[in-house]
Amino acid sequence: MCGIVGIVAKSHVNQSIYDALTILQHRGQDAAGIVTWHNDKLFLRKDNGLVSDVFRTRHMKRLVGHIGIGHVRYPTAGSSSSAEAQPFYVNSPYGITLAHNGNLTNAAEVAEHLYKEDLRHINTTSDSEVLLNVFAHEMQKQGELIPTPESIFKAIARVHQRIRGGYSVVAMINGFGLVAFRDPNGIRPAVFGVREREHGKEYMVASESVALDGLGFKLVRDIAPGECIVITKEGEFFSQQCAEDPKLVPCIFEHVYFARPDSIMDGISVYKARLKMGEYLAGKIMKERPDHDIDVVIPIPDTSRTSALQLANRLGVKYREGFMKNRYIGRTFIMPGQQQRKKSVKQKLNAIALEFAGKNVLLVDDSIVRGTTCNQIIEMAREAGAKNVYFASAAPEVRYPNVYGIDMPAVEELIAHDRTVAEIETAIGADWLIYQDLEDLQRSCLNGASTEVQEFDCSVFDAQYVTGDIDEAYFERLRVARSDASKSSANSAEDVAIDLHNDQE
Ligand SMILES: O=P(O)(O)OC[C@H]1O[C@H](OP(=O)(O)OP(=O)(O)O)[C@H](O)[C@@H]1O
Ligand SMILES: NC(=O)CC[C@H](N)C(=O)O
Ligand SMILES: [Mg+2]
Repeated sequence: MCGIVGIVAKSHVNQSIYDALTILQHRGQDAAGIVTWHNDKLFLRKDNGLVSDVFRTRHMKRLVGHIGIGHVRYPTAGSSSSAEAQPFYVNSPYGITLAHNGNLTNAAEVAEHLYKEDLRHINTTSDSEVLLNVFAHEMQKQGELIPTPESIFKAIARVHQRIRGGYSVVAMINGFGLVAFRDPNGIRPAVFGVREREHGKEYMVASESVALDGLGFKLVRDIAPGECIVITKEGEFFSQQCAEDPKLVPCIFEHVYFARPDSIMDGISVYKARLKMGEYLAGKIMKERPDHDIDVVIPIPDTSRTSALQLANRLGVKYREGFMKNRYIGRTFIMPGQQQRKKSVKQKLNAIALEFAGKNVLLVDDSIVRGTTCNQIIEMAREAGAKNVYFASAAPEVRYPNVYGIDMPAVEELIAHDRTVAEIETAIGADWLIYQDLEDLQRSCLNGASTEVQEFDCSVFDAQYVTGDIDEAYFERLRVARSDASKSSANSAEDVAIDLHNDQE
């Protein structure tokens, strides 16, 4: 679930893009990159690591220009090699760079077509490089020496026809300006905003509105599904619907886990949605366990805090921060390997024994995916002296792979796969376990929000894949390519992919 940003300003954008990427760091911890444009030249710096590690002062000084794009990466395709860090660059036509959040479901077929029909070579295993080359090829076909908004819209209409999956994209065309677009189902998020400056209006596109807030940009609106927006380097704004049959079906997992609570997505406040998740979950507990003996509600930091607090309020039970989080350890779920994820839970969270000793505790998490967190946390709660450990998940059972930009590729890795709730309860070692109902999760997000959303992509819960192209054969390919076991061998690809056009010093 990468983070993307693009800015067209009246002064140098390097620091603003850096700041925006640090705000979006929760969306990707593996790699980061920025490209800027100045005087007919592009300046790129990208590498593996957190934003604060990738950009040193010397890089920042070289990233000159009033327009640029940036990316933080959480790999969902290809390898974790630095050669697959984004933005990607292609020199023809014009010189285009691109940053992508999401995952293409037909990347393999499109890559083959690009090679055989369009005579384009893809050098990495990243689906984002495929996406960039489709865009570049379709721009080339417009045959204009200087691109225009019209030629870009036509090219994006072709991009929508050729690729499938989830994608929010920001691209920069050398000498022209910024282009941003969202997939025809609006699965992945993207917003834009403006900031008034002495010399005129400045524009920013980002994955989440929280990045706009942090930089003093005012949220204008979400990019619509299938829509493309173009901002020239002079600051002229154009937009057009480029998809044939657009429909808004955003990913519900953004509200469960990915997005920051202070973001507004498609008109929905993530914070309010999470509060509601806590309320609905409390309702279910009161219905199913009216005689519960919960002494204290304890969240599993960070993401579940908001819903756990409201759940405790509704139950009328004490809310306590029983786990302290080491603020220097990142999010464990988005780490690339199971070994690392497992090790990080204990490094990251520590129990305060007095909140557990002799008590019946209800632990609340936003979701249970592989079960890495809850398994260890329940053990820690028992070691800290809890009498009974109950567990509540603010999201329903995650039973199916995600194919649109969340790295949940192999069903065997999901703890709820092929298990009943009672079996999961035993597998994680809880005294009882309760999950949110899917209808209640959807209601939590829609409740009272002024939004055009009528349905969500809930595929990890219900196996309904909105792009209509997902079958058993696709799952099998995904499993072979992306399961934890295959990923460790794929990463040896680091040695073979050429890291093109990168300021590595
Ligand atoms: O069942 P699992 O495979 O462990 O995945 C689910 C857990 O991972 C996430 O936490 P994470 O540490 O990534 O981030 P957070 O600090 O934002 O909660 C999520 O909030 C759950 O706690
Ligand atoms: N999480 C994402 O959005 C990933 C983008 C892209 N598929 C990559 O792996 O780099
Ligand atoms: Mg968590």
